[in-house]
Amino acid sequence: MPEGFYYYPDFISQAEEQQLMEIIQQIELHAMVFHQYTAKRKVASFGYDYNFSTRKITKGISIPETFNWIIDRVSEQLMVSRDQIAELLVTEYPVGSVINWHRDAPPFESIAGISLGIDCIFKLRPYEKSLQSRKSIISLPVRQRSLYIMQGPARTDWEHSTAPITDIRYSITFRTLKPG
Ligand SMILES: O=C(O)CCC(=O)C(=O)O
Ligand SMILES: [Fe+2]
Repeated sequence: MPEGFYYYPDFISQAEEQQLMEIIQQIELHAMVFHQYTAKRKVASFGYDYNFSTRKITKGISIPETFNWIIDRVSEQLMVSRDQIAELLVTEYPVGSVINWHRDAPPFESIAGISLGIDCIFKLRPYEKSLQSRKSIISLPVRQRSLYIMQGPARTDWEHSTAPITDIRYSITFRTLKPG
């Protein structure tokens, strides 16, 4: 496992997973649009939002208070105060969809992700092209109700992606901001 990657199976209970799914049902998700292309996944971003065109973050819609309890739990695990969770991103992955290889946007520091609905294969590989090979890919199952954290090298020296899924999956991504 890359340094700075942490994984916690059963981070939330089944009842809490259900509760989060119900909160998500109340939220309006929209297609993720990049420069020229629309991804299959749908998202809703709260708090600070990264704009891929301007490469800057802006303060968007406040994080709904219904997420307070889970923010408390995640911030405790990250050992930060709850108001350091600058962004909460809800993502819906339809059957067969993925997130392609990427590193999260530069203004963010720590990344934490909760998986809902179905297990998925999370993949990591070195960011540096010369270090990439078939053998350098690490594939790990991230179970529904689990939490993963990416900090330090796992965040900066590695990129990540997810494998196609056989049923709808939701993830909630929590991000802190780099100082300054
Ligand atoms: O679905 C996931 O857990 C991965 C999400 C992700 O990598 C991202 O939104 O940057
Ligand atoms: Fe990511």
